[in-house]
Amino acid sequence: EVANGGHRDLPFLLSFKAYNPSNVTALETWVGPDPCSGSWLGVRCSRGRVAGVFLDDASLVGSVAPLLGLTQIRVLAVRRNSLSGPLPPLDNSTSPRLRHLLVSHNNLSGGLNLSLPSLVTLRAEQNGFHGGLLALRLSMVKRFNVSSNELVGEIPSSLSGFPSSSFGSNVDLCGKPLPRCMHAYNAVEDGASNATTGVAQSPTAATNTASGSPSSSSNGRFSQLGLTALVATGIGNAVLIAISLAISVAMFIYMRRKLRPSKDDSKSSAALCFEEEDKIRSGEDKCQKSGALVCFDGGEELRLESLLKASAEVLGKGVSGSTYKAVLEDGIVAAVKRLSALQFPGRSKAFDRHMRLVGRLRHRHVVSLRGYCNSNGERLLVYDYLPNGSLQSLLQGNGGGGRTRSLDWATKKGILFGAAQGLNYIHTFPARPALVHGNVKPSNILLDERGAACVSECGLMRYAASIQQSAPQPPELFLDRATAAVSSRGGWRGYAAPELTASGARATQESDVYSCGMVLLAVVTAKGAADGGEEEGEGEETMGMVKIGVLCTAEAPEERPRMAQVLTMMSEFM
Ligand SMILES: Nc1ncnc2c1ncn2[C@@H]1O[C@H](COP(=O)(O)OP(=O)(O)OP(=O)(O)O)[C@@H](O)[C@H]1O
Repeated sequence: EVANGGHRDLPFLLSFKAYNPSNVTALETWVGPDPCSGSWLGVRCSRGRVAGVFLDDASLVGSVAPLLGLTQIRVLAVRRNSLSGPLPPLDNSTSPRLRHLLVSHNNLSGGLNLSLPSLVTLRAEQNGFHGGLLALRLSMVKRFNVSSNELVGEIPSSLSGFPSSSFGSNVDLCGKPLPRCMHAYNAVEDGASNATTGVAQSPTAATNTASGSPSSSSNGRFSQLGLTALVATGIGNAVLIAISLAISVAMFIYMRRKLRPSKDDSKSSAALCFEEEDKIRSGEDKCQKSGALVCFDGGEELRLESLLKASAEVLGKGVSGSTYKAVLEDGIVAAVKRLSALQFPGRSKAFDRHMRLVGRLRHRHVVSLRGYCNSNGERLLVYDYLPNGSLQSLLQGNGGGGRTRSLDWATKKGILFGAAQGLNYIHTFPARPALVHGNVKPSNILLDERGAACVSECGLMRYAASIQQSAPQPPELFLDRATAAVSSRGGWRGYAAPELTASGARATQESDVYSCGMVLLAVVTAKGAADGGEEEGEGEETMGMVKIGVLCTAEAPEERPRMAQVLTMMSEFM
């Protein structure tokens, strides 16, 4: 961590500090040559490098850019400050490890030019960002909010699965989930914003233009409404800043007392995630003894105490435990599975090893495990919360999240192909022994913000005391074409492979393929939106898919295809 006689991260931190007046309480502690000494408030380190800066509500001013020069940073949380200036363009070369960028409620401006495929959280609301969203490349982002900025143009389809509250109160954003773009035009390039062409106007702006309103500027960029909103936001911000400054001062006096590190004061729990990760890597296993939350990539901001304090809503109970939707501080939402003590008694090193392996799985079609806790008989697994329900709820006719989603043929294929890709990723993940899911069924196939299917709960059942594989489901799921295939092969067995009924039998990749085949048959033959009128080519494709399902559900495990082959066969219909 030391280069040319100094800590490598020191210049960036000091340059950030230099923007601020000397009386900013948090930064008063930023003295000495080693930011990882433990005495720098808000700085978290991993392996001797700065991995997180947590300075929410710290009365900060100046540019945030120096902090984004920290090449090993994973979490930057500087919400509710008075930072200004633009965010520098970020990509994998500048910020390879950045997972959470939380800069909301500041005075930041300029364009959003972020190409970070591994970013999990972007909270940029309540700033002055302008330009379009087309320079955002965030393929893995799970938490996203750019509301209350000055953004314009069309919302890219990659982000259209987020709710309208993620985009609201901007100058001129349009397209799903906001109202449709009415009129395409070429935005005038804004040097600071990197705005791109091909953006469009909202219905409001289009009306102004059509009526020849004097407020409609020649390039159509800002509607009068937008300008009024800007002025109002400016005044509002000034009042808010004054109030928040007063509150921040009071809070910081309190926080300093509470958080100032001392020799006997164990470090703030926010630090746990980084520390625990270091211990895991170095082979120590102290996390069990300390009862801490073990955090994985993208879960760095999780804290056990906020998890325990979170408001929780039961999502459902299965044989392995109960799953809750937990709303943490700052509105972060997670799905927390509390494993049944009956089914998962005692501590098991093998279970811990497995969880750490599962914590490394990162794929568009696999639900990410962000952390877990295994202490004092309590086992909590923290997953990304997927708001659109499960395949099970779709098959039962409700779309999850209070929404209805039609099961047309394209949707069915998309879900099956996505789930198959997720399962193939699990099967081919470099691990010894190779990973097995062990409980592929519709309630373990969830739908993310964008409606993509994601496989959940990899390998959990293997560690359960006495759970029989998936309980049988109502046979009416299997209709018409597949009924014959299923019943002629020995009757209904739910989603589990026949060989698993033998006592002591263990799930294998072959039994996963069987379950995948059963899911495929269930989906293909489920009643859908297109019933009563098939789409072109659907009949042929349906038969093709049924054939794949029948191959996967071969009685003898060795006759079943590998997941990679299933994918190749399916891709013919995609
Ligand atoms: N990450 C998640 N995001 C949103 N909903 C979830 C998540 N994980 C599980 N759920 C939902 O919570 C409910 C309960 O899930 P849980 O996994 O506890 O039980 P199950 O899948 O029905 O049974 P099992 O114990 O066999 O896994 C299901 O409806 C599931 O769709």
